[in-house]
Amino acid sequence: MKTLKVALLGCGNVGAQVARILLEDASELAARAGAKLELSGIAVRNIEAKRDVELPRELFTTDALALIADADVVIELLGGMEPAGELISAALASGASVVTGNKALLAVRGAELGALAAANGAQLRYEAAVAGAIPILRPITDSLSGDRITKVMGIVNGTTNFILDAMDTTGAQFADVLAEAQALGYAEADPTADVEGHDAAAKAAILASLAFHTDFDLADVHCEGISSVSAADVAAAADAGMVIKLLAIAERLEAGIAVRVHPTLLPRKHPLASVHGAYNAVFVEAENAGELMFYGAGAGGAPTASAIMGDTVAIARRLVADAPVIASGVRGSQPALRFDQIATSYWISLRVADESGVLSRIAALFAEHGVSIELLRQSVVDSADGGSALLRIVTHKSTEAALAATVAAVGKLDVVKEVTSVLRVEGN
Ligand SMILES: NC(=O)C1=CN([C@@H]2O[C@H](COP(=O)(O)OP(=O)(O)OC[C@H]3O[C@@H](n4cnc5c(N)ncnc54)[C@H](O)[C@@H]3O)[C@@H](O)[C@H]2O)C=CC1
Ligand SMILES: N[C@@H](CC=O)C(=O)O
Ligand code: NA
Repeated sequence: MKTLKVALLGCGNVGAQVARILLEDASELAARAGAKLELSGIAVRNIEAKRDVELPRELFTTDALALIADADVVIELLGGMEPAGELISAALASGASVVTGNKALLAVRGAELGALAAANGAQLRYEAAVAGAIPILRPITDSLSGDRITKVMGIVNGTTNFILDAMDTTGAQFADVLAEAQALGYAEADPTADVEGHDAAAKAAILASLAFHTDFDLADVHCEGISSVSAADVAAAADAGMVIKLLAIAERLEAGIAVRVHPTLLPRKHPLASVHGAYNAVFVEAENAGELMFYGAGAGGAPTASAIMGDTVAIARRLVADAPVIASGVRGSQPALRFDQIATSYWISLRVADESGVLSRIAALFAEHGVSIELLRQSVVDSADGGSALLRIVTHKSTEAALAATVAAVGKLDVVKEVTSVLRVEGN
């Protein structure tokens, strides 16, 4: 199997997670990519700095250019305009492919770097740059390439959503919440980029460029941040059944494409209103597909690293002739569980005789089968039926096998008139 040398530039929140995944999941990644992805080195400013992940010291170097010269794939996670721009250019010019999450750079120099990649037969991929872990750029460029997109609208900045959400739900102060977002690794090195909307504007420019097949840059985006949103605004919105979200909107109007970022009032019933914390969500409207919504973690080290790794594997697949066409593995490489091995939580409704001792007999049968009860409620007494009680039981997680045996045993009790329903519960 071919080996591809992967050079990592930067070992901060995202870079450290990318290094961890490359080392921990090496064999799985090789199987998916059709090539070994060898982490050839990590360019940092200070080799001795303390990092989130323990990594072999010999991987670190301060010579980014030397690392790039020897690489097939370069992952840029330094952030900022320079030296990121210069290093990405050097990589592409040498024919190496590049993965980056650097929306600030791409929103200004994306077209130029894309052209440089094309001229050198290199790939430039940047799924992580917009909405972190959420696959949004590839759906727009690949899955929807046979449709005509009319509007893209979303929450694309985790830090500001985290702040606005905390102000809305807990009445927290702006400054305290910002510090928390920084500590959690969501904020940019200079959080002004988040708070003033510049980060969302960069993402809006990238989204608009891909959705509307035209190069838009930061200067084309009207941008207002959330620094002027007060606690009183948030409270007044809540009073009116609304919530304030920082939205990035790119839409096709009769005269052209409008791209904007600003705090926006949304009715609470709108799906974007229920996007909490650092989560992101992007609505896409296309002429034939209609409305689509993409939701997930928009920021954070590991989620963003997921998108970086997806792009790295995609690059590798195109670089090696014998790459697997489909990402799935060999049948049998993972056990396929039988249904009775699955554990879930259940909701069981029973019609029982309304007499003393019934509940304890039923509860004892559940205990005997190792199915633990989370909630037991006697909801209605039906006197027309010779005195029936309707019982609703919600269980903790147990296996299908244990549940089936429990329900069968309970159904045989003389005091149980009917097992009226057994439903499985998710998301509780
Ligand atoms: N953190 C997140 O949630 C997300 C980040 N991104 C993007 O990913 C990139 C990296 O973000 P983070 O890891 O959060 O930033 P970070 O600030 O945690 O890490 C960047 C690292 O690069 C190092 N660095 C900067 N200049 C350098 C140089 N010249 N030579 C060597 N090392 C240098 C810094 O010391 C730092 O350790 C940025 O472009 C950011 O916009 C994208 C999506 C989400
Ligand atoms: N600072 C950004 C990180 C991801 O792009 C954010 O808060 O969304
Ligand atoms: Na993404």
